[in-house]
Amino acid sequence: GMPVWDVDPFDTAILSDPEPYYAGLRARGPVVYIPRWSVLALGQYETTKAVFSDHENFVSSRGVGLNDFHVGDPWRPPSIILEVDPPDHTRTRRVMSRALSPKVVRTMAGMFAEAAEELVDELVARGRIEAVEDLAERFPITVFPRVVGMRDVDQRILVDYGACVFNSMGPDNALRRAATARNKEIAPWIMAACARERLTEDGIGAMIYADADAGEIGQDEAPLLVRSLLSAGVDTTVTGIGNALYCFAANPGEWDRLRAEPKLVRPAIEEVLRYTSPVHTFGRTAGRDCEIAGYPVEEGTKILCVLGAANLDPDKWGDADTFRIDRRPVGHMGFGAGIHGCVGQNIARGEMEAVLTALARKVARIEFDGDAPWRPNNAIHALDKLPLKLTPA
Ligand code: HEM
Ligand SMILES: O=C(O)c1ccc(C2CC2)cc1
Repeated sequence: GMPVWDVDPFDTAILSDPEPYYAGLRARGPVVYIPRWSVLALGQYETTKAVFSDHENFVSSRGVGLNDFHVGDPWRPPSIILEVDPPDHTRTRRVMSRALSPKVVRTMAGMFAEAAEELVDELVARGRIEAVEDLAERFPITVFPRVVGMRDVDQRILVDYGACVFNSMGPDNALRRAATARNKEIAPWIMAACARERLTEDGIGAMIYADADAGEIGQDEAPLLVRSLLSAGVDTTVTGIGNALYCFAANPGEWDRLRAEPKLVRPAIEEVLRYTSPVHTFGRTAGRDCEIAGYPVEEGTKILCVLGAANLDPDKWGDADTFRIDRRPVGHMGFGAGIHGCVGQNIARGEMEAVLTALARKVARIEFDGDAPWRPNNAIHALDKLPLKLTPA
């Protein structure tokens, strides 16, 4: 029968240091039953990618966390892009893809570069920084509200809301309960911030409302799509930037390599995403009786797609535990896969490229300057603190 593992993937010790759990999951087989939360867990690259991309058998409309929307009440009105299946998904995805297209994102490159240059100059002058707050959080909350076109921004709420969204993807543990409580305070501000009158005419928020005017989506759907931008567009890039700095502090030879060959910044970003999986675990629900790797799976079964484990699978990557910026990890699961694959990936790449390019020109060495603990979260793999010493070039 199917392997069974009496482990809690959302235990804070495992969330802070997941690699041994990832290895244990891959070693037990392509699909493992975890009684603690009555879920199936996938850690091997091939199976994880296959299931995460198979929206016919494994649906998102019953939630991408561990609560089944057909059972309990969702913690918030479900996302009309992330937590829906075709055909509902098709329209909202088309609107979001247009607002976040490479063409639109290219218009932001100048603003990203300028903001990165200014921030990096300030931090290099300071020399010793706490890079989560001073850089990883600060850069996205400087540029993303402008991208969306937000008139007035409560920056703390913007960063905290992401933690709520991602902890709510987990099982009913302490992290999710704390997030749900915090979300009750935050949600009113977030929903108000998505209203048309709160948005400038030149941001991507306004593009979404223009598509509603054009009848592409309903007028009531536009604020929910803007909410998706705020839910997915801040905490993820904060994590991507923080994780990049961590990778380079831990691999100084790769930092020297990037400074010598700045064109490697794009493959370097993909390797950071593969190596650290900012979004480490996401769920699906079997929409009908089906099978995974030859095992029968009943309709309604919750499935954990452990992207972090798939991105470190040696059967796929060979020397998976080595951080190598020239690897070019095509097919990594950092942005998901299939029809729900990250629609904001061009913005994510643009932000990370601007920060890493400015740093590579101005900083000769990035060194740890104290402990860098990971912050337990049910779906995000991010640092809690990252004290760094920056040596000017
Ligand atoms: C390093 C940064 C990021 C990472 C690691 C990331 C990761 C992901 C992943 C894994 C998914 C797939 C979820 C699923 O299939 O259930 C996804 C979807 C999504 N992402 Fe990103 N993301 C990032 C940045 C962004 C940004 C900046 C935005 C908005 C500007 C964004 C908006 C979205 C949206 C709206 C979806 C849902 C797409 C759909 O369901 O069709 N993400 N992202
Ligand atoms: O539509 C949303 O609210 C949404 C929330 C979180 C994500 C994660 C995967 C990046 C994506 C979309």
